[in-house]
Amino acid sequence: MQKRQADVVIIGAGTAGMTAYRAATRAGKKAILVEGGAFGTTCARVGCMPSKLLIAAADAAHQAQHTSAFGVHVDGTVRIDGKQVMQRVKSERDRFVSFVLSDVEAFPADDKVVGYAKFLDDQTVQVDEHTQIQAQSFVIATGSTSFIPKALLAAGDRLVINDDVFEWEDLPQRIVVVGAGVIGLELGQALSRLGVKTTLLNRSDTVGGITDPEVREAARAAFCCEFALEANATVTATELKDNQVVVHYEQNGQTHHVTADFVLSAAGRIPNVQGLGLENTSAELDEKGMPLFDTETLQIKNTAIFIAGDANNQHPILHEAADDGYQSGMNAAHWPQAPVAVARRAPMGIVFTDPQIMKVGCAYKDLDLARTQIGEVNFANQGRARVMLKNCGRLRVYADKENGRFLGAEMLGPAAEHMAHLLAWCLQMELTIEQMLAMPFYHPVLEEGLRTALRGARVE
Ligand SMILES: Cc1cc2nc3c(=O)[nH]c(=O)nc-3n(C[C@H](O)[C@H](O)[C@H](O)COP(=O)(O)OP(=O)(O)OC[C@H]3O[C@@H](n4cnc5c(N)ncnc54)[C@H](O)[C@@H]3O)c2cc1C
Ligand SMILES: NC(=O)c1ccc[n+]([C@@H]2O[C@H](COP(=O)([O-])OP(=O)(O)OC[C@H]3O[C@@H](n4cnc5c(N)ncnc54)[C@H](O)[C@@H]3O)[C@@H](O)[C@H]2O)c1
Repeated sequence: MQKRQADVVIIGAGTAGMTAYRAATRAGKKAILVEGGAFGTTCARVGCMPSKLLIAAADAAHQAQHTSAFGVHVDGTVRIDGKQVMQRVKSERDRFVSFVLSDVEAFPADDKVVGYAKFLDDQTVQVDEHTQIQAQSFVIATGSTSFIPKALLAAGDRLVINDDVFEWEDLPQRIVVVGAGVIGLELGQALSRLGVKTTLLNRSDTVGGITDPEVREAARAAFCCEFALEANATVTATELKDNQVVVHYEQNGQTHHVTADFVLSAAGRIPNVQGLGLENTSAELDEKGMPLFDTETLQIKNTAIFIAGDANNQHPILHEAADDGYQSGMNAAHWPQAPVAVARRAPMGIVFTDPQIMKVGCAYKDLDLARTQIGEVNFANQGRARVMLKNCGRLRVYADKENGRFLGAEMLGPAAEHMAHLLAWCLQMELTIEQMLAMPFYHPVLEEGLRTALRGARVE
């Protein structure tokens, strides 16, 4: 067993871990980065980037098939070559991974240890069976893993998660996606647009994490006409039959089944904290084995251990993982100085469906409706949206009735990723609806729709 010493040990070389490593070393500390799986990050290998590559192919197919309303006719059929689609997804994905790998390559060899880390006590981790490292402080940045409902386990090798999709050589003919959250909707719609017969089952009536009932209805209406989107559908069992999977589910008291090549579990993700030996430290664990931590500084209570990125399950998206990683690395480097809170940006989330979904600031479900003024726009008749035949969706903007401050928004509609940025920037600047309306709006643009919604949220 090799015995080593460091100031800071970082467990997990994803986005949060690599950012923590850079912060700690820039602070002049000896840091060791431990990685159990493949270097390259979830984002680049099996997350943000390959999913957006698949979506880009799906959008190309969809656009090619929907030109006739403009009087533009594609004579002949639009042919989707599944092998070529997957080949581009994988080769571009590999390119993104290679950039991360060159960053990792540039870290000194002495700072990297390969293997799974486990705490022996508050000051020591053991990596596999080969290395023990003692340090002053630690950052857990171990990411998350797909949650798989028990009823899916009987599907055997017909059960897949997002990681598997991005390894496919070709597209399947039929798929059942379990979960209409962010991953299920993004991948489900993309596969459907690429010609895969798709059934999406969700145990509740939520869609893409939207909490505003009017926006949710708009989303349901938009997606239901493209693929089977079954709400309140509880998967009860799966079975293998003739090399296919049969998924049994219950919906409104009725039993149903659907047969497909694969069932994709997109039912949420769970933080990777099991197997870390946290029970050997002074950390207090909840019933799921999750350590209790300060949600602002990310310090695990009673310890010199910080928990960043998807591993802490607070804001499981990329830029938040990077922010968590930076502050955890700094806090670990400056231990035992009092840790500093992560500087949080205005909250936002984007789902890369078509139409896109976005949420900024306070979600509808968390509003005090008695003191909220709501403004909205329906994109069905919005000028520029109609011009482009993207006239589908709803934006709802929330303002504080007492002081006119912008509180948040939820939207399904065209260019939601850009609206989300505009609105998140306004939120972070603590603008009122009046100050937002004093900004320029060009003509004819989708942002005129935003102006309509803002006018409705104006407090008289
Ligand atoms: C399909 C998909 C699409 C996504 N799309 C988006 C998107 O469009 N936009 C967005 O903002 N976010 C997106 N996300 C979320 C985003 O990818 C994550 O929030 C982010 O990658 C989390 O980074 P992380 O550093 O916390 O974890 P990771 O990058 O997962 O890093 C964790 C690392 O820890 C290692 N590890 C685990 N346990 C141990 C151990 N005991 N010892 C040593 N190493 C260990 C793992 O091997 C891994 O390399 C997506 C996620 C998925 C799955
Ligand atoms: N565009 C992005 O930013 C992006 C893209 C993909 C993933 N992500 C991140 O990854 C995280 C995980 O995504 P996700 O889609 O797996 O989780 P999620 O929490 O967004 O959605 C899970 C969905 O599965 C449903 N569900 C849970 N158990 C079920 C069951 N047994 N049967 C049927 N439905 C069930 C839930 O009701 C929910 O709708 C997201 O929270 C997000 O932070 C972000």
